[in-house]
Amino acid sequence: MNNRLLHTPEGVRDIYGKEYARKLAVEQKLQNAIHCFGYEDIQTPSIEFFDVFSKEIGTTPSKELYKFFDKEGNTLVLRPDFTPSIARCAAKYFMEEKVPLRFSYNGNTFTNTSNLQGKLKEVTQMGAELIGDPSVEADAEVISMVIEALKSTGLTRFQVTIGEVDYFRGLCEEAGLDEDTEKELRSCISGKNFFAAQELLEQKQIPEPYHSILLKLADMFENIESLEDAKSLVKNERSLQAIARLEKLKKRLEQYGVAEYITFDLGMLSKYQYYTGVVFKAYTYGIGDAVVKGGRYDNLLRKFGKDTAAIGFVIVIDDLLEALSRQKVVIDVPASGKIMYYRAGDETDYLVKLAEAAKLRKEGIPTVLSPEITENEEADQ
Ligand SMILES: N[C@@H](Cc1c[nH]c[nH+]1)C(=O)O
Repeated sequence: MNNRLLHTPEGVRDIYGKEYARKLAVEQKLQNAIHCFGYEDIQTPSIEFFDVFSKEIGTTPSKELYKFFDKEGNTLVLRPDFTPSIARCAAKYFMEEKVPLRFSYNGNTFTNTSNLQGKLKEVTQMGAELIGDPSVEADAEVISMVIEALKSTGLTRFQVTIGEVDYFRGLCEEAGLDEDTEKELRSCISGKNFFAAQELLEQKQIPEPYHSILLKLADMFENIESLEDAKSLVKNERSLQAIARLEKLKKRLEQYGVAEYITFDLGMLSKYQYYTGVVFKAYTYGIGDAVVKGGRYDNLLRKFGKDTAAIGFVIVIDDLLEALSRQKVVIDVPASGKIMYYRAGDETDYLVKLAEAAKLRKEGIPTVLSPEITENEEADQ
């Protein structure tokens, strides 16, 4: 038999039974937590025009997109990232809306990464976007929502690390880095690739103190975590304003009562270029990657014709489930239903059992109606 008939391609997988039940239960908890903040569900298609994820948007690189053509010759892609889709949708249907929009969503994203990375190519993400509110209070709302959502799943040991991309940008300007070097350095720092950053800074002959400060941003063990330290290292207005924003945010998060979950890392940058301010990631034990990623993207909606600020996040459900299972966090799943057996060929018995099954189902009790396996075996487990 053709092997491909039973197997899935690399990077995608089937989920069934208890594992799928756990996934649904966790999604439900997360969604309830997000709904508690008044976010409204929205669904966008899995397929979009290529332009929604083009280079100018600043999301997943083109070589990692699943691209194909429709019959009209349009180039389409499977969405790699929800944020541009939500931005497009908000611009299309809420162009004139002045009141902030709060959307939440759940679905799969697709990235055509190399097999060597061992990552899933199709992942389930649940996220939320707050569009039209540039304030620090909006940042605090979104970050505390992440914390409440994670707590609602039973996760206790996690940290949300917060950075500010303008700190890095201001520092690069102050150090006189050209745009290409800044981009290259950003990719070294976002991957915490210390040695590549070191090589680049040496090659470009970046003078002190910038050489050391920029290198420190790429250092996994010596991150710039204290806002005081971060402030003392720079002179430029852009970086100083970034720190001032984080100081205000810290205060707001304390007022939300979630300060214990927060740390800062000024070297935290994202590979996505649409971020303009506060960025954050949540980490927990049992999984190397961040289980939540998010940030402020105040210029993205303008590309779709609606000039408004926004901030949001996604929870990577598959990674969160992995972490929950490694941490042995118990997730209650609905009990399996009853089985109502009937004697095959016995019309009267069949009708009796059918009526009983219908009654139980009406009461909301999941019930399987099945022919008896052996003569004497009639159980209603
Ligand atoms: N879409 C981003 C997360 C995000 C949502 N909103 C803002 N940022 C990601 O996949 O990493």
